[in-house]
Order: sequence, then structure tokens, then C-alpha cells
Amino acid sequence: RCNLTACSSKMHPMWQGPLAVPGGDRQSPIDIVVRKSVLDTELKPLKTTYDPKTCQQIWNNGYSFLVEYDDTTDKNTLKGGPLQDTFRLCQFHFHWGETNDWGSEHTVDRRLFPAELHLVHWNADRYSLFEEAVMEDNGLAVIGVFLKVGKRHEGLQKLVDALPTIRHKDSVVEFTCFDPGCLLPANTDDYWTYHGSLTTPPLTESVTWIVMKQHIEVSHDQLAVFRSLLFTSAEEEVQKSMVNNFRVQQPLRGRTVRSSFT
Ligand SMILES: NS(=O)(=O)c1ccc(C(=O)O)c(S(=O)(=O)NCCc2ccccc2)c1
Ligand SMILES: [Zn+2]
Repeated sequence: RCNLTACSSKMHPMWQGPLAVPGGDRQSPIDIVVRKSVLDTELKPLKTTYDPKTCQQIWNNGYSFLVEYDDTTDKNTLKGGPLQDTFRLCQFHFHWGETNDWGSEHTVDRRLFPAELHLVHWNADRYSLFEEAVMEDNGLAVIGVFLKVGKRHEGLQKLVDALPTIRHKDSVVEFTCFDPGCLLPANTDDYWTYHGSLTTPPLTESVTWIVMKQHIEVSHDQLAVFRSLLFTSAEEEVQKSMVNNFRVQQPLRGRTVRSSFT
């Protein structure tokens, strides 16, 4: 519901995105230069409430795979942190590389991670639909969590087991009882936050980004299953592995990245 793919571009998956984006001075992702981030003591701890029963489906949109939630009630909310309003979870998805050497969208002091999780929320205090919020200043709040290769993530396995059933673009399967909270790191009090954009078309500058300092660990094998997905639909003759579905870092353009920790 919250994901009518805005447009699937034929260009290489590593989004360059349209060169001239309206405004274009708050694009994402960015490199987070730790020593240039500014401690903001007003930043509160994040408050997330997620109800696993509102998980609806998992699908391959030809760019990533999305796990979608019922966002017609306030069952899955994000509050606090840098946010003034209550935001509702619409979906979460990942970005990853063809090898463990790269794959994340944000970097920390130029350090790349093998993958990055994005939990997409929209401002339900000000807007009635995701589609409205996505076009508005601060209409969205996305939590970013870096993935590192290490021990197997038990909570992720249910999702990994569903991926072979959505190998091709536009395939959807019912997916229920999944708690997105299990994908957050133990410490959600330490994060960086800045004003940016979607990293996929329409690249709208409507996102308050909240990037977790602490990463989560997944196993090599779990990440390998991400790479078994395809960008292409079943009918296409040439099948292309879904890898490197990240956008390159964008200029900071004078923005300040705030930190909730020293
Ligand atoms: N990396 S990111 O968090 O910026 C992001 C990536 C993918 C998508 C997506 O919908 O595919 C999304 S989305 O769920 O926000 N949808 C954006 C496309 C869209 C625009 C307007 C209406 C519906 C969908 C966000
Ligand atoms: Zn994303």
C-alpha cells in the first residue's frame, strides 16, 4: 500500500538519480564525518512501538525487497529522537553489495558496511497517507541500521527463508508475524541525525534520517541469500542478480549532522 514504485529506472542500479533534483541541497545518502557531527543534548531517546501482527507482505519491487506493514492505525510508531510528531512504520528494506566489502548507502568516516537496513516511517500527525507525506518537508523519518557479517541473526532467518519465494521483480507473498524491532541494535540511544532525501526516485527531500551508531550482525550465508534475488521479472530473458542496489554518497551542502552521543 505504501509502495507504488514511483518509477523503475533502466539505468544501472547504483542510482546516480536524475542529475538535477528540485532544490537538490539535501540529498541522501551522505558520508557521516564523526568529528564534524555536533552533539545535540536536546535529542531524546528513540521510542519505537511495533506490532508483529500488523506485518502484511514481503515483495520484490525490482530494486530491493520490502516488508510492508498495515499503516492505517497507530500500531507501529516511532517517536522521540529528533522528531516532534508521531511517525508510522510503512515498510522496511535493505541495500547491499555484490561482496561484503561494500553495500551500505551511508558511510561513517568513509567506512562502508556490507549492507544497510532502512525502516521507513511517515508523519501521521500531519498527513493522512504515506503518499502525501513523501512529498512534504519532514514528512518521513527513516531509521538506518548498518549490517556487519558475523554471527547469524536468528530474528532475520524467517525473512531470509521467504526470499526464494520472491526471487523475481514484482513477486509478492504474504508475510506475517514479523517484529521489525528485532532488527534494531541493542543500543538505540546513540545515533546521528540529519535532514535528507529518499535515496531512490523520486529522491524527494522529505526525510529526517536517524542513523544508528551500533550495527547489527548477520551471517555470511544470510547475506548471500539477499544476493540470490533478481532485479528482473520472470519473463525477462536475461536475469540480473539484485546486488549493489545503493545510491552513491551525495554532497553535504553545508548541512550539519547532529549526534545524540559524544
Ligand atoms: N532508501 S529509502 O529509504 O529512501 C527508500 C527506498 C525505496 C523505497 C521504495 O518504495 O521502494 C522507499 S519508499 O517506501 O519511501 N517509497 C518511495 C517511492 C514512492 C514515492 C511516492 C509514493 C510511493 C512510493 C524509500
Ligand atoms: Zn533505503
